[in-house]
Amino acid sequence: MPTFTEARKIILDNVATINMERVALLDAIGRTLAEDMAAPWDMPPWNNSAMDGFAVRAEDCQGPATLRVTGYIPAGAVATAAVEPGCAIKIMTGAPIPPGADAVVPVEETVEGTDSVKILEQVKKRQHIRFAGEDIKAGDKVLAAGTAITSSGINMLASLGAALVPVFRRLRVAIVSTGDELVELGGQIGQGQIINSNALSLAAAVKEIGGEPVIIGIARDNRESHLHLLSQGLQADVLLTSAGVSAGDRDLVREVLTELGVRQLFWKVDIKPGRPTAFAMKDNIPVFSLPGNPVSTMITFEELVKPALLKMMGRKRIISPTYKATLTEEIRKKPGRLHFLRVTLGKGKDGYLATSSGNQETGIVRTMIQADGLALLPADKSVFAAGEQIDVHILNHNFEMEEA
Ligand SMILES: Nc1nc2c(c(=O)[nH]1)N[C@H]1C(S)=C(S)[C@@H](COP(=O)(O)OP(=O)(O)OC[C@H]3O[C@@H](n4cnc5c(N)ncnc54)[C@H](O)[C@@H]3O)O[C@H]1N2
Ligand code: MOO
Repeated sequence: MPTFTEARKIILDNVATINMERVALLDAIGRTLAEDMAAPWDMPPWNNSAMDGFAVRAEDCQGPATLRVTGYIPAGAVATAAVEPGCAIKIMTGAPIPPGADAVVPVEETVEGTDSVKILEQVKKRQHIRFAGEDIKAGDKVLAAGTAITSSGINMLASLGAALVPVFRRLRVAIVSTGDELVELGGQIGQGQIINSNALSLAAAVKEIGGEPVIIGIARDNRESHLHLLSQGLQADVLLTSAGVSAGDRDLVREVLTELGVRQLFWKVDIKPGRPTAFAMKDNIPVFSLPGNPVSTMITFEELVKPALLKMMGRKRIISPTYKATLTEEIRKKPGRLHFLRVTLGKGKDGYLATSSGNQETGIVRTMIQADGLALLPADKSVFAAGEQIDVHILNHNFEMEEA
Protein backbone atom coordinates (compact mmCIF):
# COMPACT_ATOMS: atom_id res chain seq x y z
CA MET A 1 0.00 0.00 0.00
CA PRO A 2 1.57 3.35 -1.01
CA THR A 3 2.10 6.05 1.58
CA PHE A 4 0.53 9.46 1.02
CA THR A 5 3.62 10.91 -0.69
CA GLU A 6 4.13 7.77 -2.78
CA ALA A 7 0.50 7.86 -3.91
CA ARG A 8 0.72 11.55 -4.79
CA LYS A 9 3.90 10.89 -6.79
CA ILE A 10 2.32 8.01 -8.73
CA ILE A 11 -0.58 10.31 -9.57
CA LEU A 12 1.56 13.29 -10.59
CA ASP A 13 3.91 11.10 -12.66
CA ASN A 14 0.95 9.87 -14.68
CA VAL A 15 -1.03 13.02 -15.43
CA ALA A 16 -0.13 15.44 -18.21
CA THR A 17 -0.99 19.04 -19.00
CA ILE A 18 -3.92 19.53 -21.39
CA ASN A 19 -3.68 21.68 -24.51
CA MET A 20 -4.15 25.41 -24.84
CA GLU A 21 -6.51 27.82 -26.56
CA ARG A 22 -6.74 31.58 -27.05
CA VAL A 23 -9.57 33.36 -25.26
CA ALA A 24 -10.79 36.93 -24.88
CA LEU A 25 -8.89 38.63 -22.06
CA LEU A 26 -11.74 38.79 -19.54
CA ASP A 27 -12.52 35.09 -20.04
CA ALA A 28 -8.94 34.36 -18.98
CA ILE A 29 -9.58 35.31 -15.33
CA GLY A 30 -8.61 32.39 -13.09
CA ARG A 31 -7.23 30.41 -16.04
CA THR A 32 -3.60 29.39 -16.36
CA LEU A 33 -1.39 31.26 -18.79
CA ALA A 34 0.03 28.86 -21.39
CA GLU A 35 2.87 31.04 -22.73
CA ASP A 36 5.15 33.68 -21.21
CA MET A 37 3.80 37.15 -22.00
CA ALA A 38 6.27 39.84 -23.06
CA ALA A 39 5.56 43.57 -23.32
CA PRO A 40 5.34 44.79 -26.94
CA TRP A 41 6.04 48.35 -25.79
CA ASP A 42 7.23 50.35 -22.80
CA MET A 43 4.92 51.01 -19.86
CA PRO A 44 4.23 53.81 -19.46
CA PRO A 45 4.59 54.32 -23.21
CA TRP A 46 5.84 57.92 -22.85
CA ASN A 47 6.89 60.35 -20.10
CA ASN A 48 3.74 61.66 -18.43
CA SER A 49 2.63 63.69 -15.47
CA ALA A 50 1.94 62.05 -12.10
CA MET A 51 0.06 65.14 -10.85
CA ASP A 52 -2.43 67.77 -11.90
CA GLY A 53 -0.27 70.91 -11.98
CA PHE A 54 2.31 72.69 -14.14
CA ALA A 55 5.06 71.33 -16.37
CA VAL A 56 8.13 73.47 -15.76
CA ARG A 57 11.90 73.66 -16.23
CA ALA A 58 13.37 72.94 -12.77
CA GLU A 59 16.19 75.45 -13.33
CA ASP A 60 13.55 78.24 -13.50
CA CYS A 61 12.20 77.31 -10.06
CA GLN A 62 15.15 77.19 -7.68
CA GLY A 63 13.61 79.94 -5.51
CA PRO A 64 10.08 81.47 -5.49
CA ALA A 65 9.28 82.11 -9.18
CA THR A 66 6.49 83.46 -11.32
CA LEU A 67 6.17 81.78 -14.70
CA ARG A 68 4.07 82.69 -17.77
CA VAL A 69 1.50 79.97 -18.56
CA THR A 70 1.65 79.27 -22.31
CA GLY A 71 -0.60 76.26 -22.74
CA TYR A 72 -2.74 73.47 -21.34
CA ILE A 73 -2.34 69.70 -21.85
CA PRO A 74 -5.19 67.49 -20.66
CA ALA A 75 -4.83 63.68 -20.52
CA GLY A 76 -5.29 62.32 -24.03
CA ALA A 77 -3.77 65.39 -25.71
CA VAL A 78 -0.52 65.44 -27.67
CA ALA A 79 2.21 67.76 -26.34
CA THR A 80 3.63 69.70 -29.28
CA ALA A 81 4.55 73.14 -27.95
CA ALA A 82 7.64 73.24 -25.73
CA VAL A 83 8.01 74.85 -22.31
CA GLU A 84 10.19 77.89 -23.01
CA PRO A 85 12.51 79.44 -20.37
CA GLY A 86 10.49 81.35 -17.75
CA CYS A 87 7.27 79.60 -18.82
CA ALA A 88 5.00 76.76 -17.64
CA ILE A 89 2.30 74.64 -19.26
CA LYS A 90 -0.72 73.56 -17.25
CA ILE A 91 -0.89 69.75 -17.28
CA MET A 92 -3.23 67.03 -16.01
CA THR A 93 -2.31 63.64 -14.52
CA GLY A 94 -1.46 61.15 -17.28
CA ALA A 95 -0.89 63.83 -19.95
CA PRO A 96 2.39 63.71 -21.92
CA ILE A 97 5.26 65.87 -20.64
CA PRO A 98 5.89 68.63 -23.20
CA PRO A 99 9.36 69.15 -24.71
CA GLY A 100 11.58 71.37 -22.56
CA ALA A 101 9.90 70.48 -19.24
CA ASP A 102 11.79 68.33 -16.73
CA ALA A 103 9.50 68.57 -13.68
CA VAL A 104 5.86 68.92 -12.67
CA VAL A 105 4.68 71.13 -9.80
CA PRO A 106 1.41 69.99 -8.19
CA VAL A 107 -1.33 72.61 -8.30
CA GLU A 108 -1.40 72.73 -4.46
CA GLU A 109 2.16 74.11 -4.48
CA THR A 110 1.27 77.04 -6.75
CA VAL A 111 -0.84 80.19 -6.83
CA GLU A 112 -2.57 80.55 -10.18
CA GLY A 113 -2.90 84.00 -11.80
CA THR A 114 -4.70 84.81 -15.07
CA ASP A 115 -1.81 84.08 -17.46
CA SER A 116 0.82 83.22 -14.89
CA VAL A 117 1.55 80.91 -12.03
CA LYS A 118 3.54 81.50 -8.85
CA ILE A 119 5.69 78.51 -7.81
CA LEU A 120 5.95 78.43 -4.02
CA GLU A 121 8.61 75.79 -3.38
CA GLN A 122 11.94 74.79 -4.81
CA VAL A 123 11.50 72.27 -7.65
CA LYS A 124 13.66 69.17 -8.15
CA LYS A 125 14.49 67.94 -11.63
CA ARG A 126 12.33 64.88 -12.61
CA GLN A 127 9.82 65.39 -9.79
CA HIS A 128 6.30 64.05 -10.44
CA ILE A 129 7.18 62.68 -13.86
CA ARG A 130 6.41 59.03 -14.69
CA PHE A 131 9.10 58.05 -17.16
CA ALA A 132 8.58 55.86 -20.23
CA GLY A 133 9.43 52.24 -19.41
CA GLU A 134 9.83 52.77 -15.65
CA ASP A 135 7.15 50.14 -14.99
CA ILE A 136 7.87 47.68 -17.83
CA LYS A 137 10.36 47.85 -20.72
CA ALA A 138 9.45 46.61 -24.20
CA GLY A 139 10.45 42.93 -24.34
CA ASP A 140 10.25 42.35 -20.55
CA LYS A 141 8.45 39.20 -19.41
CA VAL A 142 5.39 40.46 -17.53
CA LEU A 143 3.67 37.17 -16.71
CA ALA A 144 5.06 33.65 -16.75
CA ALA A 145 3.44 30.57 -18.27
CA GLY A 146 1.91 28.41 -15.56
CA THR A 147 0.58 31.25 -13.40
CA ALA A 148 -3.09 31.86 -12.74
CA ILE A 149 -4.40 35.08 -14.27
CA THR A 150 -5.60 37.54 -11.63
CA SER A 151 -7.43 40.86 -12.00
CA SER A 152 -4.13 42.74 -11.73
CA GLY A 153 -2.71 40.50 -14.47
CA ILE A 154 -5.74 41.41 -16.59
CA ASN A 155 -4.96 45.10 -16.04
CA MET A 156 -1.37 44.65 -17.25
CA LEU A 157 -2.34 42.49 -20.23
CA ALA A 158 -5.05 44.95 -21.27
CA SER A 159 -2.56 47.86 -21.06
CA LEU A 160 -0.24 45.89 -23.30
CA GLY A 161 -2.95 45.31 -25.91
CA ALA A 162 -3.42 41.56 -25.30
CA ALA A 163 -7.02 41.15 -26.50
CA LEU A 164 -6.62 37.38 -26.84
CA VAL A 165 -4.51 35.42 -24.39
CA PRO A 166 -3.08 31.89 -24.54
CA VAL A 167 -4.47 29.82 -21.67
CA PHE A 168 -4.87 26.14 -20.98
CA ARG A 169 -8.24 24.76 -21.98
CA ARG A 170 -10.78 24.48 -19.17
CA LEU A 171 -10.33 21.05 -17.59
CA ARG A 172 -13.52 18.96 -17.85
CA VAL A 173 -13.90 16.86 -14.73
CA ALA A 174 -16.64 14.20 -14.79
CA ILE A 175 -18.23 13.21 -11.48
CA VAL A 176 -20.05 9.91 -11.02
CA SER A 177 -21.64 9.06 -7.67
CA THR A 178 -22.52 5.49 -6.86
CA GLY A 179 -25.06 3.94 -4.53
CA ASP A 180 -28.71 2.89 -4.38
CA GLU A 181 -29.25 5.04 -1.29
CA LEU A 182 -28.65 8.30 -3.16
CA VAL A 183 -31.22 10.86 -4.29
CA GLU A 184 -30.42 14.05 -6.22
CA LEU A 185 -30.84 17.35 -4.39
CA GLY A 186 -34.46 18.49 -4.77
CA GLY A 187 -35.77 14.91 -5.21
CA GLN A 188 -38.12 13.00 -2.89
CA ILE A 189 -36.15 11.44 -0.02
CA GLY A 190 -37.48 8.01 0.93
CA GLN A 191 -36.64 5.70 3.85
CA GLY A 192 -32.92 4.92 4.02
CA GLN A 193 -32.06 7.46 1.36
CA ILE A 194 -29.65 10.39 1.50
CA ILE A 195 -28.93 13.30 -0.80
CA ASN A 196 -26.04 12.98 -3.26
CA SER A 197 -24.04 15.72 -1.58
CA ASN A 198 -20.65 14.42 -2.71
CA ALA A 199 -21.31 15.22 -6.36
CA LEU A 200 -22.00 18.83 -5.42
CA SER A 201 -19.06 19.29 -3.08
CA LEU A 202 -16.71 17.75 -5.64
CA ALA A 203 -18.16 19.95 -8.39
CA ALA A 204 -17.74 23.00 -6.17
CA ALA A 205 -14.14 22.08 -5.37
CA VAL A 206 -13.42 21.66 -9.11
CA LYS A 207 -14.97 25.07 -9.81
CA GLU A 208 -12.96 26.68 -7.01
CA ILE A 209 -9.74 25.86 -8.83
CA GLY A 210 -11.02 26.91 -12.26
CA GLY A 211 -12.10 23.54 -13.68
CA GLU A 212 -15.40 22.66 -15.34
CA PRO A 213 -17.31 19.99 -13.43
CA VAL A 214 -19.56 17.68 -15.42
CA ILE A 215 -21.99 15.90 -13.07
CA ILE A 216 -22.84 12.64 -14.82
CA GLY A 217 -25.26 11.30 -12.20
CA ILE A 218 -25.76 8.36 -9.87
CA ALA A 219 -24.66 4.87 -10.87
CA ARG A 220 -26.97 2.40 -9.16
CA ASP A 221 -25.60 -0.70 -7.49
CA ASN A 222 -25.66 -2.91 -10.56
CA ARG A 223 -23.14 -3.56 -13.32
CA GLU A 224 -25.20 -2.09 -16.19
CA SER A 225 -25.76 1.23 -14.46
CA HIS A 226 -22.07 1.47 -13.56
CA LEU A 227 -21.03 0.60 -17.14
CA HIS A 228 -23.36 3.23 -18.55
CA LEU A 229 -22.34 6.12 -16.29
CA LEU A 230 -18.63 5.33 -15.97
CA SER A 231 -18.24 5.08 -19.75
CA GLN A 232 -19.92 8.49 -20.05
CA GLY A 233 -17.54 9.83 -17.42
CA LEU A 234 -14.57 8.61 -19.44
CA GLN A 235 -15.44 11.14 -22.17
CA ALA A 236 -14.10 13.96 -19.97
CA ASP A 237 -10.47 14.89 -19.22
CA VAL A 238 -10.65 13.39 -15.72
CA LEU A 239 -13.12 11.08 -14.00
CA LEU A 240 -13.91 11.26 -10.29
CA THR A 241 -16.13 8.66 -8.68
CA SER A 242 -17.42 8.63 -5.14
CA ALA A 243 -18.14 5.54 -3.02
CA GLY A 244 -18.24 1.88 -3.94
CA VAL A 245 -14.53 1.26 -3.44
CA SER A 246 -14.25 -0.48 -0.07
CA ALA A 247 -15.13 -4.05 0.77
CA GLY A 248 -18.94 -3.94 0.41
CA ASP A 249 -20.79 -6.63 -1.57
CA ARG A 250 -21.90 -4.01 -4.05
CA ASP A 251 -18.67 -2.02 -4.34
CA LEU A 252 -18.50 -2.34 -8.12
CA VAL A 253 -16.51 0.71 -9.20
CA ARG A 254 -13.08 -0.83 -9.64
CA GLU A 255 -14.41 -4.00 -11.24
CA VAL A 256 -16.44 -2.12 -13.86
CA LEU A 257 -13.62 0.33 -14.54
CA THR A 258 -11.34 -2.63 -15.30
CA GLU A 259 -13.99 -3.96 -17.65
CA LEU A 260 -13.88 -0.58 -19.42
CA GLY A 261 -10.14 -0.91 -20.02
CA VAL A 262 -9.01 1.30 -17.16
CA ARG A 263 -5.55 0.40 -15.78
CA GLN A 264 -5.41 0.53 -11.96
CA LEU A 265 -2.21 1.99 -10.51
CA PHE A 266 -3.10 1.66 -6.85
CA TRP A 267 -6.00 0.80 -4.58
CA LYS A 268 -5.73 1.83 -0.93
CA VAL A 269 -3.38 4.44 0.46
CA ASP A 270 -1.86 4.40 3.93
CA ILE A 271 -3.87 7.41 5.14
CA LYS A 272 -6.86 8.16 7.35
CA PRO A 273 -9.34 9.14 6.17
CA GLY A 274 -9.25 7.94 2.59
CA ARG A 275 -7.69 4.50 2.74
CA PRO A 276 -9.87 2.87 0.04
CA THR A 277 -8.95 5.50 -2.59
CA ALA A 278 -8.04 4.04 -5.99
CA PHE A 279 -6.20 5.65 -8.89
CA ALA A 280 -6.21 4.42 -12.46
CA MET A 281 -5.59 5.60 -16.02
CA LYS A 282 -7.65 5.04 -19.18
CA ASP A 283 -5.14 6.09 -21.87
CA ASN A 284 -4.39 9.68 -20.76
CA ILE A 285 -7.54 10.09 -18.63
CA PRO A 286 -6.90 9.80 -14.90
CA VAL A 287 -9.61 8.12 -12.86
CA PHE A 288 -9.84 8.79 -9.13
CA SER A 289 -12.15 6.51 -7.16
CA LEU A 290 -12.75 8.29 -3.88
CA PRO A 291 -14.34 6.78 -0.78
CA GLY A 292 -17.97 7.69 -0.19
CA ASN A 293 -17.92 9.10 3.34
CA PRO A 294 -18.28 12.81 2.59
CA VAL A 295 -15.28 13.89 4.67
CA SER A 296 -13.11 11.19 3.08
CA THR A 297 -14.24 12.38 -0.36
CA MET A 298 -13.37 16.01 0.43
CA ILE A 299 -10.02 15.26 2.04
CA THR A 300 -8.84 12.88 -0.69
CA PHE A 301 -9.87 15.49 -3.26
CA GLU A 302 -7.87 18.16 -1.43
CA GLU A 303 -4.77 16.07 -0.86
CA LEU A 304 -4.57 13.75 -3.87
CA VAL A 305 -6.84 15.02 -6.66
CA LYS A 306 -6.30 18.77 -6.49
CA PRO A 307 -2.53 18.75 -7.20
CA ALA A 308 -3.19 16.52 -10.23
CA LEU A 309 -5.93 18.80 -11.58
CA LEU A 310 -3.69 21.84 -11.12
CA LYS A 311 -0.89 20.09 -13.03
CA MET A 312 -3.30 19.17 -15.84
CA MET A 313 -4.48 22.81 -15.95
CA GLY A 314 -0.89 23.85 -16.59
CA ARG A 315 -0.13 25.33 -13.17
CA LYS A 316 3.49 25.46 -12.02
CA ARG A 317 2.65 25.55 -8.30
CA ILE A 318 0.52 22.55 -7.50
CA ILE A 319 1.29 21.33 -3.99
CA SER A 320 -0.17 23.05 -0.93
CA PRO A 321 2.48 24.58 1.29
CA THR A 322 3.00 22.98 4.69
CA TYR A 323 2.95 25.37 7.66
CA LYS A 324 4.09 24.70 11.21
CA ALA A 325 1.50 25.07 13.98
CA THR A 326 1.62 24.46 17.72
CA LEU A 327 -0.93 22.04 19.17
CA THR A 328 -3.01 23.60 21.95
CA GLU A 329 -3.99 20.19 23.35
CA GLU A 330 -2.80 16.59 23.39
CA ILE A 331 -3.87 14.47 20.40
CA ARG A 332 -3.79 10.67 20.30
CA LYS A 333 -4.22 8.40 17.33
CA LYS A 334 -3.48 4.78 16.42
CA PRO A 335 0.02 4.33 15.01
CA GLY A 336 0.40 2.99 11.45
CA ARG A 337 -1.27 5.50 9.13
CA LEU A 338 -0.80 9.18 8.35
CA HIS A 339 -3.83 11.00 9.76
CA PHE A 340 -5.29 14.18 8.34
CA LEU A 341 -6.69 15.81 11.49
CA ARG A 342 -9.30 18.51 10.99
CA VAL A 343 -8.12 21.54 13.00
CA THR A 344 -9.17 25.08 13.69
CA LEU A 345 -6.28 27.53 13.48
CA GLY A 346 -5.49 30.70 15.32
CA LYS A 347 -2.59 33.10 15.50
CA GLY A 348 -0.37 32.79 18.55
CA LYS A 349 2.67 34.84 19.64
CA ASP A 350 5.06 32.60 17.71
CA GLY A 351 2.95 31.47 14.74
CA TYR A 352 -0.13 29.38 14.20
CA LEU A 353 -2.00 27.43 16.90
CA ALA A 354 -3.90 24.25 16.00
CA THR A 355 -6.84 22.73 17.88
CA SER A 356 -8.87 19.69 16.82
CA SER A 357 -12.18 20.84 15.35
CA GLY A 358 -13.89 17.94 17.17
CA ASN A 359 -15.20 14.49 16.24
CA GLN A 360 -12.91 13.10 13.53
CA GLU A 361 -15.22 10.31 12.27
CA THR A 362 -15.53 10.49 8.48
CA GLY A 363 -19.31 10.71 8.64
CA ILE A 364 -19.06 13.99 10.62
CA VAL A 365 -19.19 16.87 8.15
CA ARG A 366 -19.61 19.55 10.83
CA THR A 367 -15.97 19.33 11.94
CA MET A 368 -14.85 19.55 8.31
CA ILE A 369 -16.76 22.80 7.80
CA GLN A 370 -15.22 24.16 11.00
CA ALA A 371 -11.69 23.13 9.99
CA ASP A 372 -9.31 25.86 8.86
CA GLY A 373 -6.72 23.25 8.01
CA LEU A 374 -5.65 19.64 8.01
CA ALA A 375 -2.85 18.63 10.36
CA LEU A 376 -0.63 15.88 8.98
CA LEU A 377 0.03 13.49 11.86
CA PRO A 378 2.82 11.10 10.84
CA ALA A 379 2.15 7.37 10.58
CA ASP A 380 4.73 6.22 13.11
CA LYS A 381 3.60 8.36 16.06
CA SER A 382 0.54 8.04 18.23
CA VAL A 383 0.81 10.74 20.93
CA PHE A 384 1.22 14.43 20.13
CA ALA A 385 1.68 16.60 23.20
CA ALA A 386 0.17 20.03 23.79
CA GLY A 387 2.81 22.55 22.70
CA GLU A 388 4.24 20.22 20.03
CA GLN A 389 4.83 21.56 16.52
CA ILE A 390 2.90 19.83 13.76
CA ASP A 391 2.57 20.31 9.98
CA VAL A 392 -0.67 21.70 8.58
CA HIS A 393 -2.20 22.29 5.17
CA ILE A 394 -4.39 25.37 5.30
CA LEU A 395 -7.84 24.89 3.77
CA ASN A 396 -8.77 28.56 3.88
CA HIS A 397 -7.08 31.66 5.19
CA ASN A 398 -10.26 33.25 6.56
CA PHE A 399 -9.20 32.61 10.14
CA GLU A 400 -6.56 35.30 9.63
CA MET A 401 -9.12 37.97 8.79
CA GLU A 402 -10.06 40.52 11.46
CA GLU A 403 -13.67 40.67 12.68
CA ALA A 404 -15.64 43.82 11.90
N1 LIG B 1 -15.37 -4.05 5.81
C1 LIG B 1 -14.92 -2.84 5.53
N2 LIG B 1 -15.79 -1.83 5.51
C2 LIG B 1 -15.36 -0.60 5.26
C3 LIG B 1 -14.00 -0.36 5.00
C4 LIG B 1 -13.13 -1.44 4.98
O1 LIG B 1 -11.92 -1.30 4.73
N3 LIG B 1 -13.63 -2.65 5.25
N4 LIG B 1 -13.59 0.93 4.82
C5 LIG B 1 -14.38 1.96 5.43
C6 LIG B 1 -13.92 3.23 5.02
S1 LIG B 1 -12.49 3.79 5.71
C7 LIG B 1 -14.62 4.01 4.17
S2 LIG B 1 -14.04 5.55 3.80
C8 LIG B 1 -15.85 3.58 3.56
C9 LIG B 1 -15.74 3.82 2.07
O2 LIG B 1 -16.64 3.08 1.44
P1 LIG B 1 -17.10 3.29 -0.03
O3 LIG B 1 -16.22 4.24 -0.73
O4 LIG B 1 -17.24 1.95 -0.62
O5 LIG B 1 -18.46 4.03 0.15
P2 LIG B 1 -19.87 3.46 0.59
O6 LIG B 1 -19.69 2.34 1.54
O7 LIG B 1 -20.69 3.25 -0.58
O8 LIG B 1 -20.39 4.74 1.38
C10 LIG B 1 -19.78 5.20 2.53
C11 LIG B 1 -20.69 6.25 3.19
O9 LIG B 1 -20.75 7.41 2.38
C12 LIG B 1 -22.10 7.74 2.02
N5 LIG B 1 -22.14 8.23 0.66
C13 LIG B 1 -21.83 7.53 -0.43
N6 LIG B 1 -21.98 8.28 -1.52
C14 LIG B 1 -22.38 9.49 -1.13
C15 LIG B 1 -22.73 10.67 -1.81
N7 LIG B 1 -22.64 10.76 -3.15
N8 LIG B 1 -23.10 11.74 -1.10
C16 LIG B 1 -23.17 11.66 0.26
N9 LIG B 1 -22.87 10.55 0.97
C17 LIG B 1 -22.50 9.47 0.29
C18 LIG B 1 -22.81 6.41 2.13
O10 LIG B 1 -24.18 6.54 2.30
C19 LIG B 1 -22.12 5.78 3.33
O11 LIG B 1 -22.64 6.28 4.51
O12 LIG B 1 -16.08 2.22 3.79
C20 LIG B 1 -15.86 1.80 5.15
N10 LIG B 1 -16.26 0.44 5.27
O1 MOO C 1 -10.51 5.70 5.19
MO1 MOO C 1 -12.26 6.03 5.41
O2 MOO C 1 -11.95 7.25 4.18
O3 MOO C 1 -11.51 6.55 6.94
O4 MOO C 1 -13.53 6.93 6.21
